[in-house]
Amino acid sequence: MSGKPTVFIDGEAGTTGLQIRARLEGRDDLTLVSIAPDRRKDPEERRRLLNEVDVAVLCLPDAAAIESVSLIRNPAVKVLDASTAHRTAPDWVYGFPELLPAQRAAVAAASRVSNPGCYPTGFTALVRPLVDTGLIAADAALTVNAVSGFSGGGRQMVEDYEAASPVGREAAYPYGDYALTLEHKHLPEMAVYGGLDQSPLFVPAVGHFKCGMLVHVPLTASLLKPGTTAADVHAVLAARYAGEGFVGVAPQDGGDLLRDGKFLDPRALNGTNRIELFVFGHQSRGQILLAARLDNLGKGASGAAVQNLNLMLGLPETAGLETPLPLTDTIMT
Ligand SMILES: NC(=O)C1=CN([C@@H]2O[C@H](COP(=O)(O)OP(=O)(O)OC[C@H]3O[C@@H](n4cnc5c(N)ncnc54)[C@H](OP(=O)(O)O)[C@@H]3O)[C@@H](O)[C@H]2O)C=CC1
Ligand SMILES: CC(=O)N[C@@H](CCC(=O)OP(=O)(O)O)C(=O)O
Repeated sequence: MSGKPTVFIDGEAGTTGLQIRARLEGRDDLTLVSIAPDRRKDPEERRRLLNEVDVAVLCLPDAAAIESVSLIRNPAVKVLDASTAHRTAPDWVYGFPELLPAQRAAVAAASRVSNPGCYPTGFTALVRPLVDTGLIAADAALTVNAVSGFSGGGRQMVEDYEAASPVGREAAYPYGDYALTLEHKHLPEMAVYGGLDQSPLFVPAVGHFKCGMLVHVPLTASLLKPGTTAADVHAVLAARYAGEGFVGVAPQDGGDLLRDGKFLDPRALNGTNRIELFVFGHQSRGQILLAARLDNLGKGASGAAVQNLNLMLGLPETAGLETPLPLTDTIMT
């Protein structure tokens, strides 16, 4: 690579693409290559740009992401795909540098990196260290309950929710569960990178706020190695993520990270690339609740993409991520 590395975001006008752009604009260690707005779906123009940059970042629906990869003929082009299309493909590296001890180096060396899903980021961060240390068995039948801001549904859902006024939005779109067929596109990566033999039972929900996410994994005693306490679980997570700038393990039972000492606010990390992990417990019943908090468009999408891009380009991992994006109403409400 000579000179500044070049980056093209295919899908830069979408929800995830726009935020990656916002995080890269103004950086002087790389050059962003843009497509003319009226040609953004023109395969020939996309082919030209996809083949001339150092890294192509795909922020597209799955089918379009697969098409983009097929358009790339230049073997020097690296690809970072934010879609679900390649997350469990064997020849792609999963872009969660903190998840496993060797993952950061694998991302840095890869030419094909898949950016993790927002819900799986929370789930795997909580569960994988516990499976690796034997506190949860690989064949455990886990449950995940989660809530996302409506930006998780992409441009269409954002437009639907924002057509209602902030006051009317809550009435038009009350909090609601979905994926009630118990199928969801994130199940394969949850199982594979959670280190599990089977998919968890996953019940996601959408709130009437734009960004922010909570992912909950309740653990009854039967799901844990006998005698495991909340303190044991907390110690494993704290040890695994010690020294990680973007992954924080909250004090046991939440400490002052709970609003008013009792509420876990899904929006608290909005605009950042951080994820916080929580362990709550009831000792005599042996019950534990794991929770992860992140910005679904931050560590759940565009923040993680910028972190992976930095690694793929050999740039400082935190570049462009040191300060939160401004908390305008487009991010918070
Ligand atoms: N939103 C989130 O929280 C997260 C999203 N992702 C993933 O990122 C990807 C993008 O999602 P998101 O940003 O939310 O989706 P959006 O719908 O907001 O954006 C997708 C963009 O791709 C454009 N597009 C669609 N088809 C083509 C095509 N054939 N060629 C060029 N551009 C095309 C769309 O244009 P138009 O709108 O005009 O059709 C739109 O601008 C998805 O795969 C999603 O799974 C990943 C993590 C989290
Ligand atoms: C609220 C909502 O609809 N969320 C989306 C997930 C967000 C997303 O697009 O997921 P990826 O991270 O895999 O791209 C969904 O459940 O399908």
